[in-house]
Amino acid sequence: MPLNHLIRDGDNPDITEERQKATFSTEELAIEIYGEPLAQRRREISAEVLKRPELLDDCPHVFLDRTTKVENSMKKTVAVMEKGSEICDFTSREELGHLVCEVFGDDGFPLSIHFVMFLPAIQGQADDEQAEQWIPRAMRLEFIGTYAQTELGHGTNLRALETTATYDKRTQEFILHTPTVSAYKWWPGNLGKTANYVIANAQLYIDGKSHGPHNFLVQIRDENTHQPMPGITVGDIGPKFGLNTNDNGFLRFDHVRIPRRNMLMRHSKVSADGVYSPPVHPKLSYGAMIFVRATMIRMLAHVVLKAATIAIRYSCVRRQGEIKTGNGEVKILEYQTQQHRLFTALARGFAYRLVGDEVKNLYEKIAEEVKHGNVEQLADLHALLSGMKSIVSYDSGKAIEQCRMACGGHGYSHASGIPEMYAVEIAGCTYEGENMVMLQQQARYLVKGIHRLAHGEELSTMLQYLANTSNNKFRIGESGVDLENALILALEYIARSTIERVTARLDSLQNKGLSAENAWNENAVELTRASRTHTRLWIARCFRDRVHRIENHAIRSALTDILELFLTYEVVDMSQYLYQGGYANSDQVAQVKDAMYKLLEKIRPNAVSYVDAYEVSDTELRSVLGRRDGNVYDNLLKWAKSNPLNRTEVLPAVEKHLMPMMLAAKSKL
Ligand SMILES: CCCCCCCCCC/C=C\CCCCCCCCCC(=O)SCCNC(=O)CCNC(=O)[C@H](O)C(C)(C)COP(=O)(O)OP(=O)(O)OC[C@H]1O[C@@H](n2cnc3c(N)ncnc32)[C@H](O)[C@@H]1OP(=O)(O)O
Ligand SMILES: Cc1cc2nc3c(=O)[nH]c(=O)nc-3n(C[C@H](O)[C@H](O)[C@H](O)COP(=O)(O)OP(=O)(O)OC[C@H]3O[C@@H](n4cnc5c(N)ncnc54)[C@H](O)[C@@H]3O)c2cc1C
Repeated sequence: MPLNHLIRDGDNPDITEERQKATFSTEELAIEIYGEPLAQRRREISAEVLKRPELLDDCPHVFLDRTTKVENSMKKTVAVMEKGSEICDFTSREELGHLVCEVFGDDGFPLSIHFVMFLPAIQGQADDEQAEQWIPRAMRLEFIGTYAQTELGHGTNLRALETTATYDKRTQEFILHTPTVSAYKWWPGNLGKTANYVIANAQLYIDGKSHGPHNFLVQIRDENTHQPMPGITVGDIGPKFGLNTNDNGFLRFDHVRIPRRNMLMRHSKVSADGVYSPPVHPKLSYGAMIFVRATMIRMLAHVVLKAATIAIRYSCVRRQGEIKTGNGEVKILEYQTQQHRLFTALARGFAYRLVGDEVKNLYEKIAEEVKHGNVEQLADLHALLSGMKSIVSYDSGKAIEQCRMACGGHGYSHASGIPEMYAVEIAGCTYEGENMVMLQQQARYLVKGIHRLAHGEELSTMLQYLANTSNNKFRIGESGVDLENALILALEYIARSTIERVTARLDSLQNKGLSAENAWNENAVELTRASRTHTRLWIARCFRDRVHRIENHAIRSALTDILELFLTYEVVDMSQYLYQGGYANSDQVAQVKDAMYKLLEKIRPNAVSYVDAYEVSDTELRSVLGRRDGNVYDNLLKWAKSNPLNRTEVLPAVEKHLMPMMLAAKSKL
């Protein structure tokens, strides 16, 4: 009885052979990842989608122009909303999220910002009466909302946003206004053509005094005609690197009046007579960003695991070159370089996915406390998420790009599905806070940690390793120290020494008279490095703890291989830091590399089963190379033939332009 539940007739024998080698049950690993009963529900949802043509694409969407893509996604949205409750439980974010992934892939769900930012912003920042007024209507989709914060001139520096919301005591209204071109709202997803309401982030003015950015609910399109409301100019910002089914938009307010109660008032309030009550924490109006930063980790991991699924399956059906002359062409996955590229991507995907669950749980716990006015842990959460969104978006992007290159020429084709995945994923380096900026947000917290330690103050759990100065020698290979522990301690050393070094430099420059701001900017690159090392340590520890909690022995053992590969790769990648301060020597680093290469060999027989267990359906994958059945070549040919350019043998454009040129050239002979 094969352990891999995906073995079926008609599959490419090269991929069936892979599935027969599995040392664990893919079904049990799927349950470990998704939990019961979600693992089963996901399969049922995938099977139901296949039975409903209105939820499926008529042709690969990369062949479509932008207007048709947008129309298709809107049509499918209606089908999901009308029939989706027959397929999945709409109250389950996981089930609905899975249905959305099946139907839309990565590129464009017209309600994504409605669900991912608009609703969470109301849930976290509206008072009870406002929530009662807005949430049921938004959930029923009587209107569609988005989150309009970024402006043409400013996205990062929120304190400099120019849109104003001026309170008029006489009418008890706010007047929303866009004073300059650079104050146009720019980028919000689904703003261009879809949304009728926005949560607009604007500088609050009362009696000429500014109180900083606050959030306001503003209607921008009529609920019946969808025409822009008076005073509103709105449109789509044009094609982008990716996410082209999404209508990211621009928006201008021309003295638009909204009722006083349209300011979100759970945390900050303005009374009818214009008295302002500040929030318990000045950054509570940034809550929707915190939510997305927490949620996006799993979304980004999902894209890495999809790319790894494609590249690993393809590498088992693609044969090219011989390892031993005369023994025949091998599957390209036999090459160590291929394994190194792909299994490290796989390991990052699993690490980020499982750690993403922990981040989500931590977020939910702290968000609940914040909702009740307890902001004690907000700084810890903000620092952690700032680092996590940066590391996971960037390192996932690198992993996806490796998966694409590992597919050779076919990886560059949209038939692989990977170019679009990369384009969507890599946007995560920019949205929700540009990575360099967010790494520096976390660095502030780390530097403060070193200062607190110097003053004998208590450190948060996340930073306690900074006090472990006795960890000053690499313990790999020592008796009583297993590989995992030695590697985690090495990562602790890397993070601690990097943070200590940059803090010492900052302090010394300031002691020499440099201003704090200038000293900071002179160390900004090193500060981002410190932040990276800290976050990579946090991920490693959290991944290890998650794997250690697994009760099923075979699954724990399978994920231990992935964990150890992840740890060895991280240590090798940052090994230059180990030499500083004499923590390790080159022989010890070579030992880590050897361990890593052994792990590649160990993982090799299970490679297809790991990605099978992540269970992304062919519908969602939208990849000819990554097909579950491994029948790649016939389907590549079919895919190319279905390309609209091949509808006619001779293109009208060739007849019109090239043929006359060639005929004219001949007539000159
Ligand atoms: C039923 C539901 C079904 C759902 C199904 C849905 C399925 C969906 C599938 C969808 C598929 C695909 C979707 C694709 C999704 C794409 C989503 C894209 C969304 C993108 C949205 C956006 O980008 S919104 C805009 C985001 N903008 C930013 O992030 C701006 C970045 N800038 C900032 O955050 C800040 O300005 C700053 C942090 C950089 C600086 O702020 P500021 O100048 O105000 O502060 P200081 O630097 O002076 O810091 C002062 C102190 O404040 C601390 N601080 C800062 N921010 C915070 C915070 N947020 N929380 C807590 N504390 C904070 C800072 O640390 C300083 O502290 P001290 O050092 O102690 O002084
Ligand atoms: C796909 C996508 C979807 C988006 N969706 C939304 C949305 O729904 N709603 C919304 O409101 N916004 C949205 N945005 C906007 C997004 O949040 C911003 O683009 C992002 O926050 C970066 O801000 P910026 O564009 O102003 O970049 P800039 O701040 O101009 O960054 C440019 C460069 O300057 C550097 N830089 C800037 N400030 C500093 C600093 N203090 N220190 C060091 N370096 C600095 C950056 O590191 C970067 O290298 C979206 C963007 C994208 C790409």
